[in-house]
Amino acid sequence: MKDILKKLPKIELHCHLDGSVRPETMYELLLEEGEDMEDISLEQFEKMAKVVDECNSLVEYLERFSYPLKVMQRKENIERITYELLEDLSKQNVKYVEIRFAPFLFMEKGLSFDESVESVLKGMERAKGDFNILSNAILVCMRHESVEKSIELVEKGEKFLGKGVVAVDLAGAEEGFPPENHKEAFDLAYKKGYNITVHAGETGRYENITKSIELLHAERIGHGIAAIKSPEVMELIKNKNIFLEMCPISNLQTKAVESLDEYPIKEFLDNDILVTVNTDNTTVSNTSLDKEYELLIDGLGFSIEDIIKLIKNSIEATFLPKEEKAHLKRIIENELKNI
Ligand SMILES: O=c1[nH]cnc2c1ncn2[C@@H]1O[C@H](CO)[C@@H](O)[C@H]1O
Ligand SMILES: [Zn+2]
Repeated sequence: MKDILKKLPKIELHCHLDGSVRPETMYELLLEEGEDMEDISLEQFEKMAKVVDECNSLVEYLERFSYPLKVMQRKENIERITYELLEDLSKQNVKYVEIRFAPFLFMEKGLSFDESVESVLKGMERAKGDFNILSNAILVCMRHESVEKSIELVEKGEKFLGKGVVAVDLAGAEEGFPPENHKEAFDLAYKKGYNITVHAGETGRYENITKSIELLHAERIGHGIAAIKSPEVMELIKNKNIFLEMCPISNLQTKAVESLDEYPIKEFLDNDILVTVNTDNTTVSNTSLDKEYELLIDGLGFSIEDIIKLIKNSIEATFLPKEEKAHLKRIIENELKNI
């Protein structure tokens, strides 16, 4: 079974760049930055950078991002981190990935908005040549920031639209920061032709899913697990053909669900909801698409056919233009024939 999983052609749609930095690269770059790491071995550091044991909430989970962000303030580091992530994904036969990041988080030591976006795009371009992996970027607005900041992101990001950037997202701690706070920015993004995905219903609030669809124009929802609590929200997701970007291991770590038995993925699929499965953060969550699929197979009784169905949903859910989506579909279907 593991061998088949390895061989499957895959698509990753929900992957944060800052949560997916190789630990050894982070360690090396932290030393370069003059961070006091003297008493910390690489092995110990890995445990600090990943969620390995105790994590009680999304807020605790998000604390892990302070390490990568320390080293993502230089152009060359951002490009390298992007390139390395794509190298790692290509080894798992990921054919296409949408990588998300919040440009403002890379601008604490003087980088401009353009420099931070361009560094990611450069890493993506180089990886495409070297590893034959396709990718696009999603720009992330942070919920705790002001709507003005989100508007600035939408305006400044516009020149990259269709040139490596395909969409905007809203992420960060959900509690206390409702989606409507950012409505003006997402109205603008919609008008400018961005695709839109929003983290919602990750920590219990199903009304945030409705608001993200109706007020923020979301076509995809990050996580969305709280939908299970409301038949109306399930109906809305289904009727509007909204794709869910589910991330099982992350959801267990943030205690979005108490145990795998409570994970509503089967119910969603049985209700014809368009589910995709993703990693969220390969390093912070210490995961990979193979591990996510394995969990569904071992823990929830999924078959390889079920996994292939998820991958096919991911093809449809990509924010690729029509022709490129058709091209990706051909690549995936060709490989599936030989499995
Ligand atoms: O699962 C998640 N839910 C909400 N926010 C997240 C999650 N994973 C990462 N980030 C947030 O998104 C920022 C940009 O990539 C990260 O810095 C982190 O704060
Ligand atoms: Zn996320």
